[in-house]
Amino acid sequence: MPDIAVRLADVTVRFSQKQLSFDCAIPTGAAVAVAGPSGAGKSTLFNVITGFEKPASGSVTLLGQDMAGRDPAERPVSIVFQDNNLFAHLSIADNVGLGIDPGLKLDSAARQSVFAALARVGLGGYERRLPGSLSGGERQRVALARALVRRRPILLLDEPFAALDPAMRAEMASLLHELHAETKSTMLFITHQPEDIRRLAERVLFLEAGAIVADDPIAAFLARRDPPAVAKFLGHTAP
Ligand SMILES: Nc1ncnc2c1ncn2[C@@H]1O[C@H](COP(=O)(O)OP(=O)(O)OP(=O)(O)O)[C@@H](O)[C@H]1O
Repeated sequence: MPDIAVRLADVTVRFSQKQLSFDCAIPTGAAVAVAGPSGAGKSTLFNVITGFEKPASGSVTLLGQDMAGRDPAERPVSIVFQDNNLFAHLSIADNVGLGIDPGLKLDSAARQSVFAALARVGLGGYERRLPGSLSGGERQRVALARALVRRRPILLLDEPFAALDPAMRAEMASLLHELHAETKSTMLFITHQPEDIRRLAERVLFLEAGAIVADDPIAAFLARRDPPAVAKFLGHTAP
C-alpha cells in the first residue's frame, strides 16, 4: 500500500466567482479532520477527491493511482453525506445493500455483510425498518454501515457530527475511532468543532478562502496561534 493515500498536486477548481486551490499529501491510514470557515472549500475538496468535481488543472492521485478520467464509482473512496442520503421507501438493510450493488442483487455473503455492518454500528435488529422510523443519529449510522460494506480504503465523512446532540457526538466519535482502527482506512471528516478534532484527528487540514492554510499533525495544529482564522477556531486570541 503506498504511503500517501490522497495526493492533490496543484489542483485548482474554478467557479464563476472564484478559484480554489488545493495541494496536500495525506498519509495512508491517517484520521484527518478537515476544518475551516463556511465557504472555505471543505465540500469542494471532498468533491475533488470523490470525482464529483473535475479540477480545472492539477492532478488527483489516490493510493498511487492517477484519478484523471475515473468516475466516482471507480475510485477507492466511500463518502457519507451530511444528510445521509437514505431512500425513505427502502428498508435499512436495502439502504445498506445499495453500497454493495445499486441494483440490490445480493447473494447470501453480501446479505451477511449487510447484517454484520449494521450490527457493527449498533443497529442489529433494525434491518426491516424504514429510515423514517429512526433518529438522526441512527440514520447517520446506517449511512456509515453502507460505507463500511463498500470496503473502500478511503472514507470521507461530511460533517458526521453535525446533527447530533453532545452525548451522541461523543458516541459517534468513539465508534469512528474504533472503525478507523479496525479497518485501517484513511479517514477524512469535515467538522466545525475543535472538540471533534481533539477526540478523533491525528492530522488536520484547515482551509480558508479556497486554500489549505494549515496541514499539520494534531499536536502542532492545536499549538498554533496563526493564521488568525485557526487561532479563532481553536479559541485562542488572535495575535
Ligand atoms: N457549484 C458551485 N458553483 C459556484 N460556486 C460554488 C459551487 N460550489 C461551491 N461554490 C463556492 O465555492 C466556495 C467553497 O464552497 P464549499 O461548499 O466547498 O465550502 P465549505 O467550506 O464546504 O462551506 P460550508 O462549511 O458552509 O459547507 C463557496 O464560496 C461556494 O459558494
